[in-house]
Amino acid sequence: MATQRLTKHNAAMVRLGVHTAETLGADALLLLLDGATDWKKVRETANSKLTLIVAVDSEDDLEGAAEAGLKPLALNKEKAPLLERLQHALLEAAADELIRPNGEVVTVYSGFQQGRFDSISHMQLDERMRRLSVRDLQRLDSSVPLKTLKAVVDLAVQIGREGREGKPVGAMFVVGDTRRVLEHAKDSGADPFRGYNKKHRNLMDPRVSEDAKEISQLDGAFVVSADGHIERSRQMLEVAHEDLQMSKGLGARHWAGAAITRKTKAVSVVVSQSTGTVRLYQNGDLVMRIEPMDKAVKWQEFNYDPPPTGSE
Ligand SMILES: Nc1ncnc2c1ncn2[C@@H]1O[C@H](COP(=O)(O)OP(=O)(O)OP(=O)(O)O)[C@@H](O)[C@H]1O
Repeated sequence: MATQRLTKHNAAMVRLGVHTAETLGADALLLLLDGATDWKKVRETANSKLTLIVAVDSEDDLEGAAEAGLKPLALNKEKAPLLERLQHALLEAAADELIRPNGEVVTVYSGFQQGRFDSISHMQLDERMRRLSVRDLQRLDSSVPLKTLKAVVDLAVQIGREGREGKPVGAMFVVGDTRRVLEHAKDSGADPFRGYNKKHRNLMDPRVSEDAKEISQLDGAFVVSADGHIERSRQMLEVAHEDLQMSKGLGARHWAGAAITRKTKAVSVVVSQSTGTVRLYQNGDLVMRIEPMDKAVKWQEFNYDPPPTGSE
């Protein structure tokens, strides 16, 4: 388990962060840490009514944080560059409604040296940012558990935002009512997930979702069970869709994604390759649309190079 000590220096940076957030009227203070720490001591050090969000890479490192009155966030982004971790933390915080989509947040983090807070940023989230909230998903009233839907939508949003190897990538996930969905599906090529143990097909596992991102470059849809397992990948759906109302400009992937939800009780989550937009369909209708997130947070003013290491 990784740790980050709450040294005198780190504690002073936390207090500075609190002071900055209170002075500027920010929604919350976000601490981006490199591991677990003494969560109770963090709360005492901050000594403030502010919402205190603590973000680390692994769920295990967050033990005791909620009990200490902090808002824990697991990023599952080990080894990702700092900016990506920061951005992800903000998006997750907005998704959990800890900060408003157009809110302000002060972040304290280690920009230069692991384990040592050295940077404080005051960030304003763009009002165009519209992150899926759990309430949005609850409105869908689907037989698919919320936890699964959230995992699939998170993955879809990441695919739409990140693409693969510098290129935009599209994808489709058909979630729930697997048996009936498979009646309308055919392999479009060798399925890399076929034959894998169930444990290695669970989309809640970050390693599995990384594999899914790779496979999304190939043709076809993922068929996902209601409990979040990839049952098949690379599936071409064969469904008639004459009576569907669709926006102009959407092609075969979106048509098929919508049509399968008319024939079955599944929810489909479709990422457009051309725009990165994620659409959710249910009963043949578009029920939710999520724009790519990276347009939402402004990072342009935030580019910097760390100082050179060495003694010169
Ligand atoms: N019936 C289908 N079942 C599963 N996947 C499909 C189906 N039809 C198309 N696709 C996938 O969608 C890809 C893109 O198709 P197309 O460009 O027509 O879709 P689109 O809806 O315009 O989506 P995008 O915005 O991503 O381009 C195909 O290469 C294929 O991988």
